[in-house]
Amino acid sequence: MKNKAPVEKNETYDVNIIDLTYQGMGLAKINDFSIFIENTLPGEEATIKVIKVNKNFGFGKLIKLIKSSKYRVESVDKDYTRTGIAPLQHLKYDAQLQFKQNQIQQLFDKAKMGIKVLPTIGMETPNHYRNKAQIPVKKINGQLETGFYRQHSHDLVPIEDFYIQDPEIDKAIVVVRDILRKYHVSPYDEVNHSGVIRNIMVRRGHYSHQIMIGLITRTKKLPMVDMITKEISQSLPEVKSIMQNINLTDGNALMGKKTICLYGSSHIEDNLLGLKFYISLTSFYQVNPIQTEKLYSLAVEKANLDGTQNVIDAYCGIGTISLAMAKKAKMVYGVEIVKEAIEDAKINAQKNHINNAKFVTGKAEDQMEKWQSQGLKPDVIVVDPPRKGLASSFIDSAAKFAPKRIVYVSCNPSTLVRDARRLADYGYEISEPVQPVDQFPQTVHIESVTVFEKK
Ligand SMILES: C[S@@+](CC[C@H](N)C(=O)[O-])C[C@H]1O[C@@H](n2cnc3c(N)ncnc32)[C@H](O)[C@@H]1O
Repeated sequence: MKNKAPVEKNETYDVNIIDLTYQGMGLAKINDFSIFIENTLPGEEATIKVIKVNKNFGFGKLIKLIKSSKYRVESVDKDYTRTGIAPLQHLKYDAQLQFKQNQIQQLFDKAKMGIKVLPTIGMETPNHYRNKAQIPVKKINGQLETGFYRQHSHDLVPIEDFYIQDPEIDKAIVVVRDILRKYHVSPYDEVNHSGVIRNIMVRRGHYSHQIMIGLITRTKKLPMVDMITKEISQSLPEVKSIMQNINLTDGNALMGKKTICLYGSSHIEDNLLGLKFYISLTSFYQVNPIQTEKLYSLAVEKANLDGTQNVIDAYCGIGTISLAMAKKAKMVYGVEIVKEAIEDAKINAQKNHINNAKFVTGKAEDQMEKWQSQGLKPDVIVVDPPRKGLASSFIDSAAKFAPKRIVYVSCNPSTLVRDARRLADYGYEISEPVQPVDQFPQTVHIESVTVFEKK
């Protein structure tokens, strides 16, 4: 017989919050039934209203705090951003760092792997850090608006200060928004698949201050394109590049396949760890430049290079980690799935006069087999995969190479732990404590560096 949930929609309860989930929601139990509530913290007592009931758990909405946590930030004036781009904004920064360390520790403990996780390396000023914005555009009250989508929805909340982005990026978005309004460019309507402009992307070099504007359109043509690009470049002197990406699809994919340069160069430049990087619109580039330098320095240190080793940098993007390692390696081999990123990586090697790095476009899991058949013998493999982690075929090939070390830069602790277990099957053990680095303050995202050695 189907068990009935002990709560019903629209009921109110006074509850104790006992935990904070990896998604940043407070957890309360009512007769052993889990209820997840946004904007609540462990140790708090709250009056909540049940808003959704599933078979095994439900969701509640905070009505009133009866007792507040000492870790709650009371004086945040932009509470609305918490519902979209800064979901941990109500938690003190020190507690955010602890939360991230605990998340990884708990996952390793659950897997009974006996691994220690170190305190998270944080930022001195944990806001206004993002060097890139991808801003949805929508018509609201007859007007083109820019803002953020409220969590788990496509409700656009208009906003000008995004709190976690470089303030110069925020200013650029407002300028571009006003120019698009002036020339009556219609915002994309996802229901009818009509309108022109879907998203505005802005990237700004942390050191170079060069700005790239990306206009993502549903249509091949952007009306009044010459007037628009002229006005953007005149209003924003830091703009070195205006790109149009055409996304004809009616799905949620952010970018389409075709990108056109409308103004200036098709790249901007920035620096990391004293190296120059060329960055194109569609290439991955870490969003928190201050923390990225700490992260990459750590990855280089953990690779333990003395100039005699061959290194594979899988999932290499525009070659940032590869080139940082090349200074201390015999040879670095990078592989990446995005063709434009590999083109950037090759230019980046030249720009930095680095001759001991080779880059190839492809799936990391496929390229590993090709390198094997070519007789490559890596001493160290560095991996920095997307959130889904390593393909199991990648792990099989990596183990066949039998490198001394694998340095794993992870943006998702769940897949890190899964992959650590698979690597353990091949005799790779985590040889030192896992080091989290906070790349994404005010959010629940967690980055870390882990070293595996062959026993
Ligand atoms: C987290 S990013 C890391 C990039 C780079 N290491 C950096 O820090 O800038 C992951 C990269 O993996 C690439 N990627 C995703 N799936 C891949 C695959 N199967 N094979 C190779 N690269 C892949 C993405 O395009 C992205 O550039």
